[in-house]
Amino acid sequence: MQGIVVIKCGGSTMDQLPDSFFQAIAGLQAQGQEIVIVHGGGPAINNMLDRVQITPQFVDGLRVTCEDTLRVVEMVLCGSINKALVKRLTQAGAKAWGVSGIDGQTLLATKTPRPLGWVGEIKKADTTIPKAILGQGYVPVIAPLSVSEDGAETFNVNADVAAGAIAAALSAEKLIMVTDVPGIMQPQPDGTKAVVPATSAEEIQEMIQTEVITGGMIPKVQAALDALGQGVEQVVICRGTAEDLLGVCAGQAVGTTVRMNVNYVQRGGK
Ligand SMILES: Nc1ncnc2c1ncn2[C@@H]1O[C@H](COP(=O)(O)OP(=O)(O)O)[C@@H](O)[C@H]1O
Ligand SMILES: CC(=O)N[C@@H](CCC(=O)OP(=O)(O)O)C(=O)O
Repeated sequence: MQGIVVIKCGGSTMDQLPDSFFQAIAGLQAQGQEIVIVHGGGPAINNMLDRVQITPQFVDGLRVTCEDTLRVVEMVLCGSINKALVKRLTQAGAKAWGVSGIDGQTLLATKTPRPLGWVGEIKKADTTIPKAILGQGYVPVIAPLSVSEDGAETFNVNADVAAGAIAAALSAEKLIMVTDVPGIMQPQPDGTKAVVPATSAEEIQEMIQTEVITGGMIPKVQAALDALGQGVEQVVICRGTAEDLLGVCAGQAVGTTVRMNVNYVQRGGK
């Protein structure tokens, strides 16, 4: 593989990520693969909000972010989670460098007009810092906080949206969205649920309308489609295991591959 691989680590699976997952990243890095990590941390934010007696509130998978919530989000994502990931990567033998979207205005945003409080809409992902970190031989580990153009305001951004914007700005070859489910799940006639191996924008719209896709999966699929629309070659939603990660990197059919349309065949026939 030649191009950059962006891995989005979801908060849903953060505590379950095995050492072998981080060792796989270290192995890829040792082979010269450029990797960028963007992380979430929704459940850890909820835990901390609970401790300070703020009730979490979400609209379409996005956190309604009052000023006190924003402080907690920044503390948990830039502080605890970002550093915990850097430490796990370091322990696994990778070189990792943690930053947030505020640093170097990597994620430049404006306040959303939606009634969500201090949530940002990304206007520009600046790749200067991620590229500089990659250039030094480190894995950039990016927390999804964003900043206003004048540098005065901080905004909360969904981590899937942040990962999609960064992958697009880096013209990444792959965006791998690691989560707590093996892909997009769909009910089957026998009442069980099965992973959808590949899906398109049209099918995704239908699955949102019929409430097959709900909650945190909504920003994930929307970010996946946005990234594809902006030139990212492949987006896969899969589990946080070494097996899935290495499988996707090797071009195997793992999890759900998101496509712009059903007839769209990605380069290399993947
Ligand atoms: N069709 C679907 N297939 C799989 N998961 C879905 C679907 N619709 C909603 N979800 C939910 O999306 C969750 C993953 O999103 P989220 O909790 O935001 O994870 P992360 O923290 O990894 O971004 C799953 O655990 C599941 O509860
Ligand atoms: C605006 C918004 O929703 N921000 C998210 C940022 C973290 C995130 O997205 O974490 P996951 O990847 O674990 O979902 C939040 O506050 O939870």
